[in-house]
Amino acid sequence: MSAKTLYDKLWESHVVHTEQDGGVLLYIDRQLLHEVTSPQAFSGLRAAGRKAWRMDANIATVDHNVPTTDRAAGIADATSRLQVDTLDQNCAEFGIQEFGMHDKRQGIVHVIAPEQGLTLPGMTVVCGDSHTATHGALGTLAFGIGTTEVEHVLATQCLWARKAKSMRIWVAGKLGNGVSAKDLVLAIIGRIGTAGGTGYAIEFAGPAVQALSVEGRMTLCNMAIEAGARSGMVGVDAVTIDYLRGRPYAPIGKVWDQAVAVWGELRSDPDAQFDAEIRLEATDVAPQVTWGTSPEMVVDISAQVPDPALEQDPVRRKGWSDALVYMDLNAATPISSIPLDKVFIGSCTNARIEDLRAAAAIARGHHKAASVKAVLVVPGSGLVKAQAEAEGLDRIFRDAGFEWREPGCSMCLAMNADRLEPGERCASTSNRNFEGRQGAGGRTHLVSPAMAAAAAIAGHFVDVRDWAMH
Ligand SMILES: CC(C)[C@H](C(=O)O)[C@@H](O)C(=O)O
Ligand code: SF4
Repeated sequence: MSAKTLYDKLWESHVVHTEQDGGVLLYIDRQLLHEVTSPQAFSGLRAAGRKAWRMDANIATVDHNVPTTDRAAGIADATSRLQVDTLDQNCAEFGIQEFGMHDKRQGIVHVIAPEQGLTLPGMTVVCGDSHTATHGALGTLAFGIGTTEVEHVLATQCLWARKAKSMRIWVAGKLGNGVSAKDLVLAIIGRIGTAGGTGYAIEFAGPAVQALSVEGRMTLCNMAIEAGARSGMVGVDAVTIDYLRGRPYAPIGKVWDQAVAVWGELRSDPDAQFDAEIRLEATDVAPQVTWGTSPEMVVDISAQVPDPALEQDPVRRKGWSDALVYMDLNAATPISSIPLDKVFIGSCTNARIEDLRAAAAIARGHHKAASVKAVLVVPGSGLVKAQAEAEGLDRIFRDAGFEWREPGCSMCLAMNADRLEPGERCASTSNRNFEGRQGAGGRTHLVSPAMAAAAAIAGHFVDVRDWAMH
């Protein structure tokens, strides 16, 4: 038997039917739904007189449009309210379980599914959302789909798909103190570019990846899409199993034991061949800060804003110059001198408990700079929020002048009331720094939670590895 990659194993175990042209009907074990990309899917089912084929394989929550302040007051914005109400009604009508706005298990869809044990190794996981790649951290094949496909999965629990090529990103060594999974994935994207993973399913592997917690692995896989790949994944090991034990929807008793035995096989065989291999040294990775309008426009904290004149490729040179204009930055400006107006600590990339702990460890005993207008801390779920409060992290943030909010996507993409005003500059732990992403005219710098907290306190970017001196 030939050696297989993790991707091969996950793919092959879900093939229902193969067409002559190579198109494959894949079985989908779990579909996650949120309010933005599901309304037309439900309307389509209704119009065709169809039901959801396997109700308990689907789970829904509201995240993009929910307010992060006073929820008892309801949703002020009419469009947001309609989207949230529509999901509630659709779930009630089609018999799908939903963690609604007032449920303590509500949160960002990619945070709550792993947290609940709804994402389990060996599954195929889909959602009408590009950051579905996150779930690959648990040894799943997870990818984002469009609304028509959401309807197809609701109706049949299957999906037409084509197998991608395989890429392994091997990270040797160990990340330094103060350097996180976020810095690693930004450094990877800086190296391979936002199209570097296009057409591939990426497996992250090597000692530095194995040393990460499951939450860190989720941060890595979350941003596989920003490297152009629809899925990212990490093989199952003892860390994965420990993370899942005792989660509400994880199996128990004898079934758990059987599952663990099967899950243990979910990693690439030692001699498996990949279509592309990339290798990085973890010790070379420094805290990262993006300076432009694409996640690949990223440098080390000790660097300067790059000079487009030094870029040979004319298309890239133009992209860099345009980005500098939008970001209102000059070439050769030291990254550490860039002042911030706002800071956002949240999103499906970095709003889990370990992210909040990392931010709190920096903020403890300090206060935000007077020049920073607002620092939003938005936990990824109601349970992350409760855990953070049990550990007193909310106190640390409030004492530092940070705002402690209710869970949701929030200022990651400004679909709710949390947004940047035109021209405002933000240090953000989210995953996209596109023009207008956090509000029209807003300027986004992507960083890790520790780097965001440090920037909030200093008023400009600082190297968290020097933080002990503060
Ligand atoms: C709203 C949704 C379709 C979108 C996505 O697919 O990623 C959003 O979550 C984002 O991060 O831009
Ligand atoms: S937190 Fe941001 S990236 Fe994640 S699902 Fe929400 S909007 Fe998309």
